[in-house]
Formats: sequence, C-alpha cells, structure tokens
Amino acid sequence: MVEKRQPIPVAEAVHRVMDYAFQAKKEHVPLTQAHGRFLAQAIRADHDVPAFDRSPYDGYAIRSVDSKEASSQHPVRFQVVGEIGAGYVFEDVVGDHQAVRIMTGAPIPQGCDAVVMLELTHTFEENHQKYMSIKRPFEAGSNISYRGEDIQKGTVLIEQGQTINPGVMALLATFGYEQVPVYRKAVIGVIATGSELLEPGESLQPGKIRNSNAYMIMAQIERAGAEVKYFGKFSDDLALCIDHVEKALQEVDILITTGGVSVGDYDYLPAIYEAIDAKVLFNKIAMRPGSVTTVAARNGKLLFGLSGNPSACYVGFELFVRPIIRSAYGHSQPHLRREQAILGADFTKPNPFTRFVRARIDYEKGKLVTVPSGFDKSSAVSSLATANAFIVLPGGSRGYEKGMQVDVLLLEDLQGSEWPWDNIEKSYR
Ligand SMILES: Nc1nc2c(c(=O)[nH]1)N[C@H]1C(S)=C(S)[C@@H](COP(=O)(O)OP(=O)(O)OC[C@H]3O[C@@H](n4cnc5c(N)ncnc54)[C@H](O)[C@@H]3O)O[C@H]1N2
Ligand code: MOO
Ligand SMILES: [Mg+2]
Repeated sequence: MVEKRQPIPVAEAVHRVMDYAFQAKKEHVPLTQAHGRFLAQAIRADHDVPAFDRSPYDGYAIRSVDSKEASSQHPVRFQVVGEIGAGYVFEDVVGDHQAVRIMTGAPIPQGCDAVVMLELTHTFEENHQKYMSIKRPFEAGSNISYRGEDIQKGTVLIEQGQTINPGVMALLATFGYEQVPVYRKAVIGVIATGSELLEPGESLQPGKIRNSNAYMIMAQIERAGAEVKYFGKFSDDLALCIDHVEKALQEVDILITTGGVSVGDYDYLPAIYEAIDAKVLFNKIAMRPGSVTTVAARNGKLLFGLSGNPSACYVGFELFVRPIIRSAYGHSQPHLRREQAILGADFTKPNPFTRFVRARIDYEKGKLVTVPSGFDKSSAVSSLATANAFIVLPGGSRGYEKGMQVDVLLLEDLQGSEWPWDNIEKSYR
C-alpha cells in the first residue's frame, strides 16, 4: 500500500522551514572581496564627510568682503598669493584683497569664505606678481562644500544584514574598512539522484538525460549569497546513498538533494531520512510545481529534498531554501519580494493547488506586466532561463485572463519581503 501524503499549504511549509532559521557566524574579509556579501555590523560614520570645508571648483579662494564693490565697470583685483591642489593645505592666512588659486577638492584656506570659478576671473601679471580680477561680488559661502554636508559623524549609514553593493563599497572605503565585517557564507551541499543522469560532458544515450538540476541549484545557491559544496551523484545502492548523505551532512550547514522524493521504486530519499533518523517536516505541499518537495531536519540541520523535475526543483529552492539563507545573514526580508502585475496573456489552466508560473516581468509605460516564460510543466527546463518572476495563482481558481491583476514574486530583486504569503490575490474568473 502506497503511503498517502497529506498536502499542507505553502505558507505552513515555509513556516515549518523557518522554524529552523539560524544565524551565520561572522568573519572579516578584505574590502576587495566584500562586494556581494552581507554586512554583519551596522556601519556608522566616525568622521564628517567632507572632513574639511573644500572647494567644489577650480578657481580662486577669496574673502567675500573684498568682492563687495566689484562690477563690470569696476572690476576688483586680487593679489594671487599662492596655489593649492587637492591633497594640500595652504598654510598662511589670506589677507585683504588677496586670493589663492585653488583646485577642486582642496581645503579652503584660512581667512577665505568664497570660491570664484576660474571662468569668471581675468588673470594677469604686473611686475612679476600674479593678479586676478572679478566683475561681480560673491557672497560669503559661495561655492564652498562644507564639512559634514554629505555625512555627519555618528550617522548610521547602513544597517547590519544589508547587501554590499558598489555604493556600500564606496562607504566602506570612505570610512577606512580595510577589513569588512560580514556574515560567513552558509555552506550548502548539493547531491543529484537518479540513474538516468549524465554529466554535461557525456554524450546522450538512450533513456538518459544530462543532470541539469545540480548546476541550476548551484547557481541559485550563489545567487542567494551562499557557498556551494557539490557532492556529485548518488549511486543506485541505498546503503551507499545513506552513507553519502551522512558524510555530506558533516560538511555543510544545509544539504539539498534533487530527485527521488516521490513514490517511485528508486525514490530513496524517504528511506534515507528514516535511516538517518531525520524528522520529516512535510513531504507534500499544496502547490504546483514542487508538490513533492520534502524537508527533513536532523540535529538542527535541514535536508531539502527538492523534486527531480527541473521547474519544480527551481521553485522549491526559491520558496524554501532562499529565505533560510538570507535570514542567516540577518536579513529582515528574507523571502522573495512580492509585487502585483498585470497579466499580459491568458492563463487558462485551472489551479486546484497554488501555482507558481515561471514568468517574465517587464515594465510597460510605468506598469509591471507579466507573461509566462514558456512551457508550463513541472518537467520543463526551457521556461527557466528567461524567468525573472513567479506568477502566484492561488489554489481553487479556474484560469486567468489577460489584463487581470496577479501577485508576482521577483527572483532577481535584492530587497526581498518580510512575509509574502498572506492574502494572495484571488481575482480569478
Ligand atoms: N505515482 C506518482 N508519481 C509521481 C508523483 C506522485 O505524486 N505520484 N508526483 C509527480 C511529481 S508532481 C513530481 S514533481 C515528480 C517528482 O519526482 P522525484 O522528485 O521523485 O524525482 P525523480 O523521480 O528522481 O525525477 C523526476 C523527473 O526529473 C528528472 N530529473 C531528476 N533529476 C534530474 C536532474 N538532476 N536534472 C534534470 N532532470 C532530472 C528525472 O529524469 C525525471 O524525469 O514525480 C511525479 N511522479
Ligand atoms: O511536485 Mo510536481 O512538481 O507538483 O509537478
Ligand atoms: Mg521519482
């Protein structure tokens, strides 16, 4: 008698997985390796930016009071008493009707309170002395970048858990983070199962297929910000498989297998979970694709038994594995970002279970429009390459028409969402 599996709602499955959320350890990495990592500590400004009043232009630093009488009829002349480039400090105090030639980024000399752009000055020499003149007055503060105008000392600039993007890299460098506190990458093991699997370098043979899931999952792991450990393929021998899983578990934070979770004669995963005494959190979800997605836990470590069908495997990863990875990095919005979009094509399939249609989101005149990205079967591999979203169609619906509003989950968005599973749009016909 085949075991009858009881499907649970998607949200309930995600909850059961998230009960095992863990925090990754912290480490320091050189700044040059920090891009794409997750900050393990908030970054606070320990000095003002800019740290001194500076010139935003190439020109002349002056005392504004000396320019008061300047007009096109009566230009005011200044004696040029020095020159400073960015990186240098003018050591003297600037006096009455004196000016300093100054470059963009150089500190404003003592005594000066305005900068005149080079283009607005006339320069000349008399008796080997340099002068410049201007034809209009400048107010105190004209063309000065003030200390702290960009960032004030003490400001929290980035919260812990944020992704280090190119802009964060600039801030880290600005504040002297030669070594950056980041979360250590979670190590995720991958094992493929199935005697039909060939590796990409092997020629096709009758009845065989190439193992695409392992390479897809490894990329999904990297996209989620974790590190991959690939353990290759299972053998056909159950005892060896058990041993394989036991050993792999020692080396990872999470273990993912693909295939072998349904009720086929060679679907070994249920037997393996039993043999290693892992607690099965669920083995059937009211969703398509991915209904067979199984998750088990042993000694606090999760084992994800993703489906062998490529589309089901892909969806299972994004819904259940991704949030566990992101939450390990202190992220408060670890789930896929949920948005609403206009359906750009009919989707006539009825949905007894909640369906996650691999889809493409595009912007059209300020609106988000989504269309399925191709062949919509659990076994499909073709619709994944152009997918950047899942259209979420709740169970119980009888198909959707072009123009309807639907919920979508974004696959390539870094912001994420805190909990996307409440009140999924049910505007079905
Ligand atoms: N009697 C039933 N049969 C099936 C059920 C069911 O409820 N009762 N569920 C179906 C559903 S839904 C799915 S999804 C699949 C799940 O199968 P498994 O997770 O056990 O995976 P396998 O049997 O190992 O393989 C399924 C399919 O995927 C191909 N595959 C496997 N691994 C890979 C890989 N690494 N790369 C590419 N493709 C892979 C494999 O060749 C099979 O075609 O079960 C249904 N059956
Ligand atoms: O689990 Mo299967 O992917 O529902 O099609
Ligand atoms: Mg199977």
